[in-house]
Amino acid sequence: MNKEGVIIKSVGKSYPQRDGSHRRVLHDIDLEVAQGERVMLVGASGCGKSTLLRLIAGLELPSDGTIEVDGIPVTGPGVNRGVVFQQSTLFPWLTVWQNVTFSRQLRVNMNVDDSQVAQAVYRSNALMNIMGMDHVRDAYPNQLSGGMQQRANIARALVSSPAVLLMDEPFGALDAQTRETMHDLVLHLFNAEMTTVIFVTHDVEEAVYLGDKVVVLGSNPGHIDSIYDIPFGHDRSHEIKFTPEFVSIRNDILNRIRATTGVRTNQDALRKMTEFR
Ligand SMILES: Nc1ncnc2c1ncn2[C@@H]1O[C@H](COP(=O)(O)OP(=O)(O)OP(=O)(O)O)[C@@H](O)[C@H]1O
Repeated sequence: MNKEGVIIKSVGKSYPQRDGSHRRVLHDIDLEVAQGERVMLVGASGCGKSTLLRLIAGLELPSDGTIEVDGIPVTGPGVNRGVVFQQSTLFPWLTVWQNVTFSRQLRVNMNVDDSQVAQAVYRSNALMNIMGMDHVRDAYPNQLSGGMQQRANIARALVSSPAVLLMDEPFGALDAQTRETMHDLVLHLFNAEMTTVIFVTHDVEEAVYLGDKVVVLGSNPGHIDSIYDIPFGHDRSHEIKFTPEFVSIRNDILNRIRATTGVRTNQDALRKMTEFR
């Protein structure tokens, strides 16, 4: 039987450099994400978080190792993976409703079946409703706030019931207040849908608040440094952020990230620089 969830085995990624050499960006990544689990990827800037997410999305292929989603090897993008980026990817010439139903519409067009059409419409309506988007259904993306655009991106990614939702700093460009609203909204949504989520963020508080697990990636090349289990269950509210347990896990993770980035000073370069001060 196919194992459900995402299985990443011995994955590495190298990019060619101008001088013909290859630079290793990810090395020997082993990670299993169970069905319904929410895994947050954190780590220093440039450690390879987005690269790993792109590999799972199938937007790029690994140089080594394999990735499977529900037992199916990832060989390119596919409908079993929904992706949400920091920048909105809505089509500006389509309304919110048309954007949300777009990918579903493509599939429905391929195998026309009345019950599928009805199901797609029902699911899209339910998603729009749960995400508080009924009133912007006929609006165009440029008429929406950043938070509302991200709601539409998330709804669009979820409408085809992907096996896993991949999110790359989806709230990174939003103000703090909107981000908090989005946190509660996605928690509600993930609970309702039992969504499997892999989520890249710089914000450790966001990672601890939304995740079941927080994976810290180390750098040069990117590798799994440590994994933290988050013991708060799925029914969370902002008050937990003030509990000693939350603060302690957040600080442990922040310290761990700092430890992976220890600033290595080139003493020679420093001396030369200060000579000409
Ligand atoms: N297409 C590419 N070609 C060459 N190098 C790349 C390519 N994509 C990413 N890299 C390099 O791989 C490394 C990891 O990049 P990546 O964007 O995955 O890191 P990140 O942890 O997501 O960074 P940030 O937190 O700043 O977004 C970086 O050094 C980046 O320059």
